[in-house]
Amino acid sequence: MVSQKEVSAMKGTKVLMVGAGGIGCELLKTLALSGFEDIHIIDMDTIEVSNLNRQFLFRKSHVGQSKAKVARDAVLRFKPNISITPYHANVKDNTFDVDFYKQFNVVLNGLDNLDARRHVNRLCLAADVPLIESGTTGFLGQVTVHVKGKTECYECQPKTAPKSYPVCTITSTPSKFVHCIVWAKELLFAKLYGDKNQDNDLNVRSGGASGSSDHVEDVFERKADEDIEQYGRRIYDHVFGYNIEIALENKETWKNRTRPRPIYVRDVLPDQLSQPQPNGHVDGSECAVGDLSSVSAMSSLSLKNPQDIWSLMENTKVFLEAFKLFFTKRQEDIGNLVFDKDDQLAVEFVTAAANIRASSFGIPLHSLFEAKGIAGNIIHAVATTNAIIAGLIVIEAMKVLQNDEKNYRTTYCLEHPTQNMLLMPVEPSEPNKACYVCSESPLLLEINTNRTKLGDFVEKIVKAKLGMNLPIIMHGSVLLYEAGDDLDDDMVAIYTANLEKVLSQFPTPITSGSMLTVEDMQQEFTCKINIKHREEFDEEKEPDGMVLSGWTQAPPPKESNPSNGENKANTSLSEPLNADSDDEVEVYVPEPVAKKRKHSDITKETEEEEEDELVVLPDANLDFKKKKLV
Ligand SMILES: Nc1ncnc2c1ncn2[C@@H]1O[C@H](COP(=O)(O)OP(=O)(O)OP(=O)(O)O)[C@@H](O)[C@H]1O
Ligand SMILES: [Zn+2]
Repeated sequence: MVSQKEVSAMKGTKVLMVGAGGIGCELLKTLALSGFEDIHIIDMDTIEVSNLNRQFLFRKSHVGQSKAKVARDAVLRFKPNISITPYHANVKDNTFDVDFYKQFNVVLNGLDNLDARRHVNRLCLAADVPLIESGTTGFLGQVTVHVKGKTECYECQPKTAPKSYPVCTITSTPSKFVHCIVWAKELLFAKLYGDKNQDNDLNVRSGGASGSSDHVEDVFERKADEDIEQYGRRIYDHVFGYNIEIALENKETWKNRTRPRPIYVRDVLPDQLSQPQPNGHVDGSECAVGDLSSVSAMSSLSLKNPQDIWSLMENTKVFLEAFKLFFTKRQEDIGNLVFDKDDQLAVEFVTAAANIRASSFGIPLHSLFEAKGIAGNIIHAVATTNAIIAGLIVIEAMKVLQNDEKNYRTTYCLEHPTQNMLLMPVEPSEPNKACYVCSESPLLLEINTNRTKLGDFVEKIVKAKLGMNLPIIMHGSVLLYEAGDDLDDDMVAIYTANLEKVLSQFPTPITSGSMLTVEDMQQEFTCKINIKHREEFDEEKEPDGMVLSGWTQAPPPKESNPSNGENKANTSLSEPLNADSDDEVEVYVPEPVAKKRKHSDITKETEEEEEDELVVLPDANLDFKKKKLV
């Protein structure tokens, strides 16, 4: 029951919702039915078929239309007298500046990525508007309240790094199917269809070119006299045959491991089968432009069930057919492709390549459905969790609107009841005094100032780590760099030249003890970075060649104090989720915040392997964190 006080809190209130996906659809419906009358929604996406199973405001006929607009229309049909303003746009667009945020009483996030969440967090801090964050993954979910100066901000706790694997496991010694998937999508797929100039750990030398010649032939390049079929078979033989033979030469590696088996096309496909057998779509003539599902090796080969585990022969056929289709029907994409789990042909190729590699290494093969899940870091979504989380967001929004500070709660939705509770409310933490975002605490950057260019600092730290869009970089009162569309040509030339300069070679050198000020005008966010020169970095563990720190964890939060009055002080989650929902029956868990709570009786499943750094499952900022309650 909504009390009179709550009704008046909602009247005249202006709410901004960001994200109209799995959580967003539920949230918009709940807001409207709870009595909110002025709701603005930002979502940059259009509706996909895969959204329909849980984003219940959308129907098949809406596929391709703006999520924000269709969600608005759907809700207005059952709640016609309220105002819903949709924006089909990226929340990072310049139009959504601090003044835009200032018109709202509260902002509610139903997003699926760290980047957008950080951006909204900063704008809410700058505009001094409360933010309610949310996330779900399968049965797990959480809602957190961020009120400037009162509770921690979204960035008060460092986020854990995405799951990564050592390069050598991926390139040479896979032992699990996921290693084969990472190899297939990060190395092989990226090499064949992505940016040719990227660093790649695939062996690109062919047998003939491995001599002393300075010129290294890249076997992944198509030869002038080669047709697509020959090209595909040559790549197959190179990566599954020749490269494995080369790897086997290193006897040390295989002393305590099962030796992989080189696989060549001729061993798998009898001659008459080595040509694909077209069927239906193979000439691509009826493919709709831009429809990623219309070009499919599976349909060419009459493979229907994505749950089937293909034989080595079938995987080989899918590999060669998908390869051919990319080069005949998707030429315009080649050179720019990044693996996308919604790209049918990409999933088929990666599944087949991972399975052939798995076969070589004696690892069990998987179906396309399973491979897609692993490649896309997919955890199946539970629509009910989204509904519960949306309800909790509205409950917290009402408290925030009434300034009911002492009752703000971070609430976790659990997978198994603990002490008979599936919803676990705990008091929010206070702002972290070491937070570089809300407390403006300086960061420390260890960097080789005699080797690193300003441009590397901008890309790897300012943009990638600090999530700034339009940075300005100052050293004392000297302006070193500024991004923006409104700069005159002279300034652009100076800044471009500066990006190429090594830090210690600026007229006022940047070296140990220097402090840089980095500012993002759009986010109205400034941060200070103390520089410490360091000569060497571990290439495997510190691949950026720089280490950013000084952003430490906050002291343990207050004892948990569930709002239902029971004493649950000894029950809490060790790590909240900061989940991303995603796709079909899918939800992502990204970047959980590391947070320690007293008396934790939650055991976290230990990762099976201690693995240090490298090839990152990138789709990510996503991190599978399974939690088990005992
Ligand atoms: N920068 C952004 N600006 C605006 N909307 C965003 C931004 N980033 C993410 N979103 C929106 O947040 C929503 C998150 O919803 P959800 O997690 O259910 O994913 P989804 O995109 O609907 O599913 P899938 O990724 O599987 O297609 C999406 O609708 C997405 O468009
Ligand atoms: Zn903070």
